[in-house]
This record gives sequence, structure tokens and C-alpha cells, in this order.
Amino acid sequence: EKTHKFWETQPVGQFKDIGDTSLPEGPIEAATPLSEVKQEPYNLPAAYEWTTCDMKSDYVCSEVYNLLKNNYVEDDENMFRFNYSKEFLSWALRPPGYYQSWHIGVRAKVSKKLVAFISGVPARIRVRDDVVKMAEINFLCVHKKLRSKRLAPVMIKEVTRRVHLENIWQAAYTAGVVLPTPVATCQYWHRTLNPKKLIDVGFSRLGARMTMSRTIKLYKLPDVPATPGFRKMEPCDVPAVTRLLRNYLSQFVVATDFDENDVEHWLLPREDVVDSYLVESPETHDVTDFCSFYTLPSTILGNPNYSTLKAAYSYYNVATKTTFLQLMSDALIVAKQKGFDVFNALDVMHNESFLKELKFGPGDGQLHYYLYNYRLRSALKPSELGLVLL
Ligand SMILES: COc1cc([C@H]2SCC(=O)N2c2cccnc2)c(CCCN2CCN(C)CC2)cc1O
Repeated sequence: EKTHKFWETQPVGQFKDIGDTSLPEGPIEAATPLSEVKQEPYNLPAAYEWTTCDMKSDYVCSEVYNLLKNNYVEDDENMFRFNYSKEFLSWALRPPGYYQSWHIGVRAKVSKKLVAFISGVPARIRVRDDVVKMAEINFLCVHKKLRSKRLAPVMIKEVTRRVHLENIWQAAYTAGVVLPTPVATCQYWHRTLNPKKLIDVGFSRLGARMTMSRTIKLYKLPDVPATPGFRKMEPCDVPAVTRLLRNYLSQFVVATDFDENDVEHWLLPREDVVDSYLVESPETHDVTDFCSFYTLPSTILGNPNYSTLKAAYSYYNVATKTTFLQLMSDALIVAKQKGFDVFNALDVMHNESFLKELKFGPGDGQLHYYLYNYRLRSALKPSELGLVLL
């Protein structure tokens, strides 16, 4: 059966250990003294060299943007490819307390061309009652022409080494493929906002016995949100949103441990990057509900009429007075108003409660969540997960 040559050497839950309840939950390997961490970078193949990417530099940000635009994740039928924007990458990679040394590139020595990238950002993640300083690893990308040169394992070892140098010993990451060993396996769901375009580009298909006009009517949404007091989040809302979010996320087994500093960075609206709304009770002026989504367009590969699909991704949502159904319906309404073609969501947190009723359809892929050097006794249900990685 499938071997994972690299992952079988790493401190991650191994398939052979599944069901072995004698193994304790928590870190798999103890932290080592900094002096014992390898001080020099791992060796790359001779023609390549490490580079640290300064994401404050517009030029370097463009290099990372172009590498991902042409070589990052595609759907299983190679019809679409993620097209994270430069502004999004700068936001995603520079949260409070970030380390530039965790923004790692590989260049061809002669041409100096950026041919691969991997990144980490610091995050406090709570696992049951344990708040752990972790690295969130993301945007691992190797140029299409350098695939199966076994670059990914050495890039993963290098980012691990640099994370260890900052005295951090755990990490969180996701992948569309099964590796040893998922802590949760989630499903993508999509809500059509622009049915004609989604059908024209092959993202959706016209339902059986359905006409286009009937399909457009099926997905039609009101022009304005239904909830009184529904408005964009503003800087003065950071304390109230932090309270609301911390309280909501406390019920999940694994969740982000947001403080006000984190909320200010991750959840204040940024045009074409992240949108967030809240419900301020017209009577009491309390903030009772919150919803957010981030902007991740996709390049449409090989379509003569369209080049980009505008997708919104559900981020963090809390409903305490409004129903989840109505809150997320209002999120769909504002996303449609802003010109998004599709609204994506994973079945994490309480999302399952609204997906079918709001006419989301299941997607073509699963998203597996992983923890590095932290064992969980058993895999979680998606509804036990309060963590969304970008
Ligand atoms: C086409 O349907 C999906 C497309 C995608 C992604 S993949 C790149 C892309 O641009 N996507 C997209 C396009 C348009 C709108 N939202 C997303 C997803 C999410 C990732 C699915 N993983 C990709 C990698 N394998 C191994 C597993 C599945 C789900 C879809 O059901």
C-alpha cells in the first residue's frame, strides 16, 4: 500500500499508530535546545539556492504572486488554478509577529528565477485546553517544470528548521491529498451566485430538466441583507468582535486563539482581500453576530470568453441572535452585490447547518487538516474544527 517515504520520517501521527490508545495526546517529540537545532540550511540540488522573500518588497511580492499564479493548486480536472492576489499574499504572510525568515524561496542560481516557495506564519492554536504557539504552513509551490525532483521534502525540512530556530515546535497545515495522518477531513461546498458564468466556464452543469432561466431564478438572491443592524465591521468593533469570536471558538476541539491584535489584522475589512460584517442590535447596540469571507480568484484555464472566476471563501462566522441561516444568507447577498461568482465554504464549525438550505452543492475535493509534532487520540469531525487556513 502507498508508502510516504518522507512523512514516515517525521514526528506526525503514523497510519500504523491509528487506534493505539496507549499513545498520549500532545507533542510527539520534546523541544530541543536551540544549540541542537541545525544551524545551516539544508542542501539543495546544485543548480538552486535558498532565498528569503521580503514580502514588504513589491518586486518580491510580484515574484511570489507570479510563481503561484502559474504553478499553484489546480482542481482535479485542471480547469482552474488559484490566483491569490499580491495584496492577499502580503496580508496572509505578514500578521502580527511574523518572521521574514519563514518566507522561503528557491532560486535558480544562474537566472535567479524564483522556482519554488514555502511559507509559515506564527499562530496561537488551542488544542482542547492547550494553547500552543504554532507555525501555519501554507503556499508550498514548486514550479511545474521542477516537479518530482523531490524539492518539497527539503523545503518542508528547511521551514521546519527555521521554525525550530524561533523555539516553535508545532505546526498546522492542510492538503488536498491524504498524508500521515489527517486530524480532520473536510469537504468543500459551493454556492452559485452567477449561474450563467459558472455554467459557461464548466464549473457547474445545467441540472437535468433545468433551463438556464430556471437556474438563474433558482439562485436569485435579494438585493439587500435581511438582518436589521447588518453592517461592515469597523476598527472600533475590534474588542466586541474579539469577545464574540473567542466565546464562539471556545467550543471547538482545535481552534485559533484570537486576541484583539489578531482580530485587527485578520478580520478588519481590506478591499479585495477580506470582507467582514456584523449585526449591531438597533435596540442595545450590542454586537450579536459576525460573518466574514476572503477573496480568492481563480484563473480559468483555456476558456475563450472568461479569464477569472471570482470566488469568496467563508472565513469566521458567529451567530448568537440571528440564525446562522439568515446570517449566511446575508453574507451571500453582499458577496453577490460585490460581484463574486461563487461562495465557497468548508463543512467546518457549524457550517453544515446552513449549507444545504442555502443551496450550496458539494465540491470536487476534500481538504485534510494536519498538525505537526502533536498527536490527537483520534481524528475530529469537521464540526469540531474551529480553524480556517487561507
Ligand atoms: C472545480 O471545483 C473545485 C475547485 C477547487 C479549487 S482547486 C483550484 C481552484 O481554482 N479551485 C476553485 C475554482 C473555482 C472556485 N473555487 C475553487 C476546489 C478547492 C480545492 C480542491 N482541491 C484541489 C486539490 N485536489 C488534490 C483536491 C481538491 C474545490 C472544487 O470543488
